Amino acid sequence: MLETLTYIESHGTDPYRNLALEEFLLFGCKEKECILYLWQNEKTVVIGKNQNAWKECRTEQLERDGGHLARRLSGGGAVYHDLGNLNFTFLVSGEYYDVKRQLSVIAGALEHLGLHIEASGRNDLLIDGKKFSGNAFYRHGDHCYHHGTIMLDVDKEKLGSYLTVSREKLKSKGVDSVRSRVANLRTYLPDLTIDDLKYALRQAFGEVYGFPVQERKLEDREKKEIESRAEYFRSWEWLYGRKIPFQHEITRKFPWGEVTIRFQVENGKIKDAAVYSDALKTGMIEALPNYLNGVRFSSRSICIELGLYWSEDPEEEKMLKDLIEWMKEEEW
Ligand SMILES: Nc1ncnc2c1ncn2[C@@H]1O[C@H](COP(=O)(O)OC(=O)CCCC[C@@H]2CCSS2)[C@@H](O)[C@H]1O
Repeated sequence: MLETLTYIESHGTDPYRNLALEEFLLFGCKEKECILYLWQNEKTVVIGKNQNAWKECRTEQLERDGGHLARRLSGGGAVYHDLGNLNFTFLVSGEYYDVKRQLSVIAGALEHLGLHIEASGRNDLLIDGKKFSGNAFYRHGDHCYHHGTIMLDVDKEKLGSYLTVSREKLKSKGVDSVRSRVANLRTYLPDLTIDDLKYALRQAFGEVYGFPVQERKLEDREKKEIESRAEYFRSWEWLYGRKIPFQHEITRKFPWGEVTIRFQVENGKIKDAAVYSDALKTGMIEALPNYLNGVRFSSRSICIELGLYWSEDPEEEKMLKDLIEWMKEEEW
């Protein structure tokens, strides 16, 4: 029998810290304890553990707008969070892990608020046939979690724009997201607030499991530990540098000829760049792969790298300038 029900909220909106807190709770969860953790992220795209960041998210645009890219431990697809979205996580040992029961907390809370929802065949929760919650799962030894989103009042335009990437020429291993029609709960209950939702979830948690819920607050010592883990979630290596090899091809016509570059990317860096061109001047084109190999796969990094080179030949110097301008227009 479970003995403890713990409720904890995050009071910050930094996605990396919130993911670190989630991991901290996972490993600290006792054998007969079930934790309900509620949290919100400011403007963030959260991709699954095995996803390709460039394929799933317009990372450049997101970062330019002051948003964040985050990668979680669980699998599945890419979702968008802002302060109109509430995340829940159930953390529990394998013995008491029960997705149906966990979902009945969400359904019960929303039922109390006057909303009827249903589970889809996949990992989504639907209202009126539209998705308002995406769920994902993680297990490490006997430590398990089940987490999901709840869209209350998410900016759907931004959601669509950050998650819509046209990369026909990006061939990648890794998991693809499954696009759905989404809905905000506020469409159905215009006065609903995040606080209402939190309250209802906490109540339903106690009701479904059948005993009182204890609220937990973090100690300063714990916050320090979480902060150091947050650095890992924030790191380039975790976000971009994971071993998901892929190939990306781009082409552009210039007055002096057409250029195609095929990048082979591994661990987030260009492992091999093949450059094809019908330009008459071939020197710089032939040298390009050497310039690019080993550089981080980011159009901005390539700009910086190309900016280091020059040519005595004015025509080649012009070609280099054009290539740099091209990279400035690319967004990856
Ligand atoms: N916030 C949010 N909530 C629900 N659905 C969303 C959201 N953002 C985008 N989407 C839709 O889901 C698909 C991707 O669906 P797909 O099924 O591919 O992925 C998921 O659902 C993953 C859920 C992860 C939940 C974690 C909980 C805490 S941290 S993130 C996307 O293309 C949109 O159509």
